Amino acid sequence: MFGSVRSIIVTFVFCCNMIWRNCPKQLRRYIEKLTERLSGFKRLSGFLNPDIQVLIHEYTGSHLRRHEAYGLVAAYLSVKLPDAKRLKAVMTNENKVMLSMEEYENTTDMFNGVEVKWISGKVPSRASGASYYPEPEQRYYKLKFNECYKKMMTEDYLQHVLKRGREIQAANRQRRLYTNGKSTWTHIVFEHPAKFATLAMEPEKKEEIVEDLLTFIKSKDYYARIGKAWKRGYLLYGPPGTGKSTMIAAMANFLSYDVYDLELTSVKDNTELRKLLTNTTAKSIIVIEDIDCSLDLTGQREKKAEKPAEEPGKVEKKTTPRKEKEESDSKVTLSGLLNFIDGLWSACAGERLIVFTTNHVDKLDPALTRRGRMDKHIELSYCKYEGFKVLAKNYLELEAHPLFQSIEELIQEVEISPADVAENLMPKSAKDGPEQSLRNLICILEETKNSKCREIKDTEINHNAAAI
Ligand SMILES: Nc1ncnc2c1ncn2[C@@H]1O[C@H](COP(=O)(O)OP(=O)(O)OP(=O)(O)O)[C@@H](O)[C@H]1O
Ligand SMILES: [Mg+2]
Repeated sequence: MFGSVRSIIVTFVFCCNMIWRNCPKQLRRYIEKLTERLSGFKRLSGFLNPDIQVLIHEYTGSHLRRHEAYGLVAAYLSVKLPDAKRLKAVMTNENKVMLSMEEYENTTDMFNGVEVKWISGKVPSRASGASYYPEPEQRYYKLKFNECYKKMMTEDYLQHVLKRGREIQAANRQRRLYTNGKSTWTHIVFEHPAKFATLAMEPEKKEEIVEDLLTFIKSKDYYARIGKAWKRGYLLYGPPGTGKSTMIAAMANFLSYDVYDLELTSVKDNTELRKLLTNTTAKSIIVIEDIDCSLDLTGQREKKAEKPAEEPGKVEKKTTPRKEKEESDSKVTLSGLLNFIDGLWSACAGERLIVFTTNHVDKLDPALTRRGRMDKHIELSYCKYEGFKVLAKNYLELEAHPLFQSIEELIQEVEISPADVAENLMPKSAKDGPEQSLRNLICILEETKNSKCREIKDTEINHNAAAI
């Protein structure tokens, strides 16, 4: 008799389950909502619709590679811990604190009106059959949801978690400055304070660049649709000390990208160049500074004697040590570099910027500067009044001063780089106030103007003498 009662119950449950599975989704949701109100019925609903569990382990495979999804889930949950009582806190970049759940703690999340549960857990360390070393303990996150939402949760919700987790991770992550050593990258923490707001240049030009960057980062689908790799090339050119390197730092800070400072003179050949470039991560800026000086990319080394003599009267910065570098054995060629930028890079997922800088744009090979290769050419030029005002605000916290007028008149007549303006605005002694700094600048501007006048007069005299 007991056996027949049991088989009736089993048949009943089986039939209920079949009916439940085959009834329309809308009706199921309606019943679900109803069941939430009636907690007793909820149990029955749970009985009919068992929970599904998805485990996301910290490591994958036999080589114990860290599973990216685990980190992304941790980042996602760090801002979704309404129910968890036992939390762990770790320091991230910029003194932020990231929270996570302690082991065997749980929390809930809502997606499209459906509640899911996240539980953190740990598989203890255990002896491994094949290996001498025991398998280390393995943490995991367990996602639990009702079976009827399986499709929505495994497809839409998990995608949403990974995407949001990646965004949170990017915001918390310390950015890195990579430099190339012996065919590999080494990195340090990138903490340059440059911002677009503190960059001295015409406001319209600055806005245009910011707009361009914003359009680029939002254009993933567009690039995919037109079949182009998601990358953008910038060529920054202008005299020394006009802010090319500072702008790269401002770009990296604005986009929260890593910076790869590629020193071409230390790259042995095209193969090594490819290896280095394929080893860059998404969301990065690859920088090749002073491309005209570091290498003659047509295959022959640039001769120092070919460098144009500095124009007298110009306030120019001394050449950087990079430009004074001894010749190296590098066999990187222009075609090697361009082939990579145009071709292979398409295979590397994620967005990348490549930035070239030069002091002499006219000396570059046309193959490098033609439109379509370097998408945007940005000229950084001598400091004008608008630029001076930005620097005065940064360095002296001054937005207006009676001496500004003289500076406005003088700065129109001379060629002075923002670096030199900035240098003169810095207080020279502890007693110097902002006014003294402005006077220092006026002095330099007048000196530069006078030497330029003398120079023009001398050339006129020489010209007249030659004519006579
Ligand atoms: N446009 C600018 N706005 C704000 N600061 C600037 C600007 N240009 C230069 N500076 C200041 O001058 C210093 C040198 O500038 P930077 O190294 O960016 O010049 P550069 O154009 O890269 O020069 P080079 O051609 O010699 O590499 C920076 O540290 C910064 O403080
Ligand atoms: Mg520079």
